[in-house]
Amino acid sequence: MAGASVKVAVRVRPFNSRETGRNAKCVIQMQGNTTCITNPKQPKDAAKNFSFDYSYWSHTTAEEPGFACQRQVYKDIGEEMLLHAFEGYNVCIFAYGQTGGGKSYTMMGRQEPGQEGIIPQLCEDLFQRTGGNADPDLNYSVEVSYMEIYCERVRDLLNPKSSLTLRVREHPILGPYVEDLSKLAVTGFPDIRDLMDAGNKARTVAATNMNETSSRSHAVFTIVFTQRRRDQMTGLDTEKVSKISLVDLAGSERADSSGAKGTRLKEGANINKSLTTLGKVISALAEMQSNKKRRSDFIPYRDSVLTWLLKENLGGNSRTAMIAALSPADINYEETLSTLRYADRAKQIRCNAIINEDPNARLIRELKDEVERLRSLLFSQGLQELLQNTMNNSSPPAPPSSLQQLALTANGIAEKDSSAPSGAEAESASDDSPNELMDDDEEEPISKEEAAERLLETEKMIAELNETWEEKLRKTESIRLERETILAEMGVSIKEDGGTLGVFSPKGTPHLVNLNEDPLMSECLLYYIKEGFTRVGQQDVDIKLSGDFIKEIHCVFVSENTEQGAVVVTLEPLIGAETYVNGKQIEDAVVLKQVEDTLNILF
Ligand SMILES: Nc1ncnc2c1ncn2[C@@H]1O[C@H](COP(=O)(O)OP(=O)(O)OP(=O)(O)O)[C@@H](O)[C@H]1O
Repeated sequence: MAGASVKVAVRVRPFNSRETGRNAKCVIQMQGNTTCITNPKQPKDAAKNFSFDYSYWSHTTAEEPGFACQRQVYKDIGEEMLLHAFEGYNVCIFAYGQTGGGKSYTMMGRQEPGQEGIIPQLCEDLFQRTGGNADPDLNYSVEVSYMEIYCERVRDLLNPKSSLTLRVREHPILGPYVEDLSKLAVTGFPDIRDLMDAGNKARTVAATNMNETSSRSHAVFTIVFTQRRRDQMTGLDTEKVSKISLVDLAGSERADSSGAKGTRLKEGANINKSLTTLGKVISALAEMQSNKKRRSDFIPYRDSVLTWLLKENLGGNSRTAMIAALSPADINYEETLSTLRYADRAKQIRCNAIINEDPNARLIRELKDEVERLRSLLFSQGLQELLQNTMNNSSPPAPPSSLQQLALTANGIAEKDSSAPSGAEAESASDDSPNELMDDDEEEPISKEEAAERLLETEKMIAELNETWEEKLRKTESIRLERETILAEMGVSIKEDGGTLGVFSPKGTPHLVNLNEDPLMSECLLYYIKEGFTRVGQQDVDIKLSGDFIKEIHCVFVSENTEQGAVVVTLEPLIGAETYVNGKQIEDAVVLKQVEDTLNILF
């Protein structure tokens, strides 16, 4: 299936209670695959029409004719992509749209029956299909990673030990990748569901620690699905490997429309760096289709971490679908129109997907060649003493300190650029170095530090590729145990009620956590807090427990109330509005701190 277009769907959600409360008008209509938007300020003007592969009407209730439920969206898009994965193609589904548009609902959904999003449904379907395998010569394996890109930095959501930012690098053979991102082996749907939950919780905890909401980060859930077939005649294995990338993008609203100031504006700019670049990449790819002369090296993939990592999924070796999540409300008209235009451009992108047959065998071969090449490069420069301990490249490397030292120097150079995705650019940055080595196969000379670093990196990759399934499972289990220990040490537990994630501290440190994913759209900001007296505004409030040792504090408007033991602290919405605490207007960015301080007084 060469040159297939990106599948594009749009989906409109129901009004949220705030919109209902404000008598919002619906500006979206759908007929068949066509989506139509009316300008609420000029209702007499002709409505704008857009046609997509799918236009999903999820604005009303399931009983209404034409309503698109979670299952329907999965059946049309998720299942098709899963079948492509079985064929051996890389696949990608990404959700785009403004905060509160319904991206997470579409991708992850809720845990109630019938409310699960594409990701859990696809995972369940994957294991249902592989579970039915009766062919003794056919073997499936599934590995999962889950990362978050926040302000151009990558965080591993499955490995609690790697709290630091991971480096985005480029390998000459593998292309862009995230160094040390854990890839965990899973054997059934419950395993993958647990990892999904753990990752979502890590996302909430991390966002919380930064007084942030996860709507500001991009979440990338990746499944590496391998099908191995043994040929009885020859005793040889053949493999098909598919990478399934499921991406929940950060809210697409522009910084100015969210009224962000100060730190938040800066963060917004960084988040938007990935989104803006995604927009530029999509536009450039669309233009490349209409103007065949344009060269693909013109596409600015390298300008952001997101586009660099999703390079293959955007116009490369992948079957890709995009779902644009739309708000129905008149107040969001401008954002919704811009989302529709974005989606409209994405329709023009074509991807040249190929079946990934035996990529691992080929990769190992190519990586071993690369190791040989780098070794002879270093050898030719009289650096053989560095290489003495790295002769066996099929086992994890035990490098001599001098080689590691040299590599670390290169690392240090690259580290400065670690937030920039352009690993190759970073690697060629030391062209003038007196240490540079001339490499016959390379256009650019590389320094001995870089050669040493690349050698270690390549050997690590070979070791990973050679890991047995049992070794992978052991590693996964030890990371799971670490995850549990670390969470327990932090005193953070997770409460799930009807799919809402909560974080609370059983150890008793004052703990206030913003759990709300959607500061722009929803009714309130939700906090959890311990039992006891607290001062809210001018008033001491006794928080009583009802069986549990946490209570919810809803921050809604500027006044104070007590409702059956729960406290309603009153604040204007955090973003895009003036905020008052104790009658004093304060900047958005310090609101949480102020509230926290106020509430901490008696804890
Ligand atoms: N199709 C739908 N049906 C019912 N509820 C929906 C639908 N889409 C979204 N919602 C609800 O609307 C709210 C906002 O949706 P969601 O959190 O998915 O938005 P989002 O685009 O992911 O926002 P963010 O950028 O903050 O992640 C949630 O409460 C969600 O459950």
